[in-house]
Amino acid sequence: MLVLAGPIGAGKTSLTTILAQHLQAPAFYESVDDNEILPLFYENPRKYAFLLQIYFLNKRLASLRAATADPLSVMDRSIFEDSLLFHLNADLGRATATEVETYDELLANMLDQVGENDFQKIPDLLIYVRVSFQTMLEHIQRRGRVFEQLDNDASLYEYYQELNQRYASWYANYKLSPKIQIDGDQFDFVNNPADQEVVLATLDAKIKQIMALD
Ligand SMILES: Nc1ncnc2c1ncn2[C@@H]1O[C@H](COP(=O)(O)OP(=O)(O)OP(=O)(O)O)[C@@H](O)[C@H]1O
Ligand SMILES: Nc1nc(=O)c2ncn([C@H]3C[C@H](O)[C@@H](CO)O3)c2[nH]1
Repeated sequence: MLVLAGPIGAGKTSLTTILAQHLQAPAFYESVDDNEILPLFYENPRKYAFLLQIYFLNKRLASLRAATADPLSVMDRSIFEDSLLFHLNADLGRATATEVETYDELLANMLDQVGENDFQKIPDLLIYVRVSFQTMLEHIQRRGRVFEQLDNDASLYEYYQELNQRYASWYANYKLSPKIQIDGDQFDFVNNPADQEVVLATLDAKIKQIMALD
């Protein structure tokens, strides 16, 4: 299982599609457009942070189960980042200590109880799409999801900034599986075919390398 990681707007969904097509492998996406809680969360984070998190956890477990069937499955975001996002929200006062404890214990319990045959908990490769804060903002604006726009809510500026910083240290400390960083500032793998080719060649080489280690 190949898992794409990175902050909001980094390019995970785009690269998931490109890589899955390239590998002729199944892609698994986050529930965004059909997610009724997400707009409510952006409108009132204190009220909906915990519910949103439980929603994502539930969807994530279902995706992981489905993705386990194919070793080359490509997943848009990891279960570890859900937790990173929730802890950021908790630190901003959008979840109570009891909600944090409940979420952390539920996640740990669920992962503990999973047998090897149920689903794969740890990716074979984590692909981190790094973007500068400026690029992150440009991507979010270009994509244009209404509830994510700074024009509607200026406090999102600091939320995105803090998230981008936390991601950098999270990735630096990530040791659960092989990992690779793709620079989303340097490579426009969405619009520039030459950049896309470089990124896919880099990923092909890394995938080959980890498969040889098996
Ligand atoms: N490397 C890139 N260069 C230029 N534009 C990009 C790049 N990657 C993504 N984009 C554009 O940025 C926007 C956000 O990309 P995408 O939806 O793939 O991000 P994401 O990481 O999946 O975000 P989220 O965490 O919110 O799901 C899209 O409009 C996409 O076309
Ligand atoms: N609070 C919170 N916790 C999560 O686990 C989580 N996962 C995704 N998201 C938000 C970010 C994008 O707006 C949008 C698409 O990634 O959904 C989350 N928000």
